[in-house]
Amino acid sequence: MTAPVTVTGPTTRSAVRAVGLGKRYGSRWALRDCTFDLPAGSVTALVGQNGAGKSTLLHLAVGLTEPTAGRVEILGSSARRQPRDVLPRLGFVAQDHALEPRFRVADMLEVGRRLNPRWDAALAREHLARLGIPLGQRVGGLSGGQRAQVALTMALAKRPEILVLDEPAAALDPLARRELLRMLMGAAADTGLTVLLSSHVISDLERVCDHLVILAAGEVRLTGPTDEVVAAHRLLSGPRTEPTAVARMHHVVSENHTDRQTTLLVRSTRHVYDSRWRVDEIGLEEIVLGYLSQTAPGKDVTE
Ligand SMILES: Nc1ncnc2c1ncn2[C@@H]1O[C@H](COP(=O)(O)OP(=O)(O)OP(=O)(O)O)[C@@H](O)[C@H]1O
Repeated sequence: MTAPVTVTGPTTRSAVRAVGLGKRYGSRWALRDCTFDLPAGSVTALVGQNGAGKSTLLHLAVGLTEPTAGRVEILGSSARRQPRDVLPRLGFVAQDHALEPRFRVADMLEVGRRLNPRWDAALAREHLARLGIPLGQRVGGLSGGQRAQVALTMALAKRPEILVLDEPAAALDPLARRELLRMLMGAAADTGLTVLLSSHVISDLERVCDHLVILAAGEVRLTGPTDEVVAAHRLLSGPRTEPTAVARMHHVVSENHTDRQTTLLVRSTRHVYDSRWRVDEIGLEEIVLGYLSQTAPGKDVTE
């Protein structure tokens, strides 16, 4: 097995820590040897293709499933072994939102109030009023995006210290998505809320997330603060060639070839002495796509 790349180590109090975490279904590993550390107050994007293991990782983190190997802690405790320490401080929104369709929105809020000692009823009502979601409406009669908003509102009204969201933006229109991401960013800045969210919409994440975990085929391929990830990568463009010479000096993450040109995503900021190569900085979205398109994962560990 290959080692994932950690662009930097943890610097502050840990909010989510996974060590050698793995989950096997039958003979197949959905997630394997997953190790990372996310600081409190960070907003982390968990990205990966369909089936990469994102939901599996989030379900392990919030204690919905038992790991086959390793461990994961939220705010220093296991959600599975010490639920009383973790669950009151944790908000989780699953991909399917898990709302009761026969209940009215107001009934859902009442359930939230009874289950959560720190429930913020005013926040929930204001948030839903701003979105134009009527409290008297049955959940089953709401659109997919509105149901997602109700589920998010309930998670926020718990006043959690950490919010774990599985594809929160998937059902939302572009405006609602932007509003949601702004709100999460604001909450992280104002209250120190830690957010861990999975998403396919990488372009949105660049503006919002300060940490990144890239999963591919059940393994962590890259993890670290987004600014350090961006600073550690370059795009090299040059004549059509096999990148053997460049690869000796620069870690090649992914390569693309046309008839005349070769383009390399490299994890390196070293000088390129061969003047035929042009060196450009590269944005987070292109870096993520480079890792996701890798046929074989990177081999070094950059501390
Ligand atoms: N309960 C289960 N039983 C068997 N296999 C499972 C189970 N849950 C997930 N898997 C398998 O584990 C792998 C990872 O699934 P997971 O749902 O974590 O991926 P994902 O990255 O969240 O995908 P998506 O983006 O499509 O939601 C997949 O191959 C999936 O088929």
